Amino acid sequence: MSEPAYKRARIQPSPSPVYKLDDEDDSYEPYVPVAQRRQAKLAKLTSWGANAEKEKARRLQEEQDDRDDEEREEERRREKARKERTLLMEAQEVHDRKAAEDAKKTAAEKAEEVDAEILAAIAARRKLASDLELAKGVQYTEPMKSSWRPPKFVRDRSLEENRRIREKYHIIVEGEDLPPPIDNFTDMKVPDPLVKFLRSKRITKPTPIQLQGIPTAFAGRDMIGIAFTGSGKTLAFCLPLIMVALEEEARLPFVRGEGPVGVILCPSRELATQTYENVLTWTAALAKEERYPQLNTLLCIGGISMGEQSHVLNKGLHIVVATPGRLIDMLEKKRFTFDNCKYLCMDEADRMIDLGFEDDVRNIMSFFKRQRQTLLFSATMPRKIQDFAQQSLVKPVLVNVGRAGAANLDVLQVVEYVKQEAKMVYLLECLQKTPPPVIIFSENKNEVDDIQEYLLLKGVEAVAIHGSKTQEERQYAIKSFKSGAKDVMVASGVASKGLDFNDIQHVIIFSMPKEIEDYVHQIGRTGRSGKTGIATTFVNMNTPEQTLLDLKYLLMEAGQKVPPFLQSIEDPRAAQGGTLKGCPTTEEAIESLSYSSDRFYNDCHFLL
Ligand SMILES: Nc1ncnc2c1ncn2[C@@H]1O[C@H](COP(=O)(O)OP(=O)(O)OP(=O)(O)O)[C@@H](O)[C@H]1O
Repeated sequence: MSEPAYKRARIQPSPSPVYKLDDEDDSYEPYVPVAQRRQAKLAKLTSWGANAEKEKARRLQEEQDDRDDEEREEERRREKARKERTLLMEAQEVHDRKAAEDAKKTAAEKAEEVDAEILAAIAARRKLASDLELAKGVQYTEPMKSSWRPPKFVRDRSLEENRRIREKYHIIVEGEDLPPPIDNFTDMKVPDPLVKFLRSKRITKPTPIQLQGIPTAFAGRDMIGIAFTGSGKTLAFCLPLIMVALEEEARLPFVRGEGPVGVILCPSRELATQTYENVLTWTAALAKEERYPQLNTLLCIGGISMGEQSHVLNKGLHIVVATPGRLIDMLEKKRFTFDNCKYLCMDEADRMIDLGFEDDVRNIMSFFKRQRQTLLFSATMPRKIQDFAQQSLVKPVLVNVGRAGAANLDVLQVVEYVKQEAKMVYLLECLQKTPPPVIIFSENKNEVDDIQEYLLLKGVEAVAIHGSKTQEERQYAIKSFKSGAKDVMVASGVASKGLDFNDIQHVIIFSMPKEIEDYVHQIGRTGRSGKTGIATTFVNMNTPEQTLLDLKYLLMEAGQKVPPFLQSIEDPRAAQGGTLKGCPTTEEAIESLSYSSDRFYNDCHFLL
């Protein structure tokens, strides 16, 4: 390529000319007389001297200030350390004093203190009403209206006759205008196809919580239902909702975007799934007969895609079974509304009202647009929570079968002292006690995994379930255990609360839960619907003494064998000659045992 004829070159700007005005000429110096110049020089010299002096003084002052600051800072540090030490000492003193006082306190006093703390925490919050209702000061004073009437022969019964029936089934009721107990599903006016279906599942006679609870709920009353584990509470709160839904559907069929009529809240996804499956089978049994409509039920829990259930949301919705978090999410996203919702049931309600769930529950309440019938069910319900819940309901009826928190008498409870390091090996031995299925409980997720791993290594078909497992893993574990494909389920207490597995033979509590209520729930996975079962619990020196004491009283109350190491644990209050509140003497306890005590003793002979 040839060199271009014209080579581009950056044009350098020529320097700007500097123009000077005549009066800016550097060389110009005005004339100053010598005397004046000398004077000016002198003045300059003295001012330099003064400035230097000033500068020196300033520097010294600054250095002094720095030193002062450092000293002050050091003093502050020392003071802070002194204060911390004092506070620490005071805290230690307070702690020591409290520990000394606590040591003097009896178990009952401590329990009362805990109750008082819970109550204070609850009182600081508010009733279980929606914020809107609280803001507007709305207070409902009358129970919900219901079109249900007991049959005439039941209406004609005297109060004394009703009392005798309740007494026969060891049902305690509290409240105004108590609905009557009815000991037959047909007399309760349960639709025939459902009665037939229940019969096919060998549910022929209502259990005590059902024979008082169902008429109470059918009558539109708010209620608190307390009955031991495995005593059929699920049917007691689902059936009334199914009836309300049937009635509403008959009045005006539901179309897309309408509903639900009622919601059942559960504290865990597994429990919600189980309740949902029950509702599905019961509503399907009804819909088999032409004169009954298809009721639509939605399971609303975390960890599942709502897309899978869009077919339900695309129709009118009657019943929602939910865990609180996902329910709030769906309501906030307006996937459905509570505009026409008139029935709210909380299963394991004591846990729901428990401090962790209370805000969620009130948040859910705020989506209701009108009065609702509220039902709280559980096997355990601390008295103070009961009182609080009662204040929040409208003329509630309390239906109580057996002492709240009492163990199911169809469970043979065995408590064994097993050293921590010997537990795994002894577990294998324990598994030989009965045929499967067996549930093993541990309070600790890592321990649940360890136990499962150990059992798998030993060739035992075991699945595991705990809160850190994914929803799929949890569902797989439950499904394969329920179907009988797996013999053993290792579970954390929280994940398996309220689950109803068929014919569990043996519950092994590998690590005793701190709260006795949790123990009651765990052993309650066996001995369900009138069958008997065994619960073996490992305790050792890691088990808190208070827990052991609670366990001792629970065993005494249930008329079970108290092992010598538990017998030797003294209740400080008993030592002072008092009786422990809430823990009756063996005679009192046996006297107040629920209806199945005789059957328990007969059935348990083979185990003893
Ligand atoms: N009237 C009845 N007669 C016989 N069996 C019944 C009756 N009602 C319910 N059942 C059965 O009893 C079992 C336990 O019922 P359910 O799960 O409702 O107990 P629960 O009281 O809710 O227990 P938990 O407190 O442990 O949740 C279920 O398998 C259920 O089918």
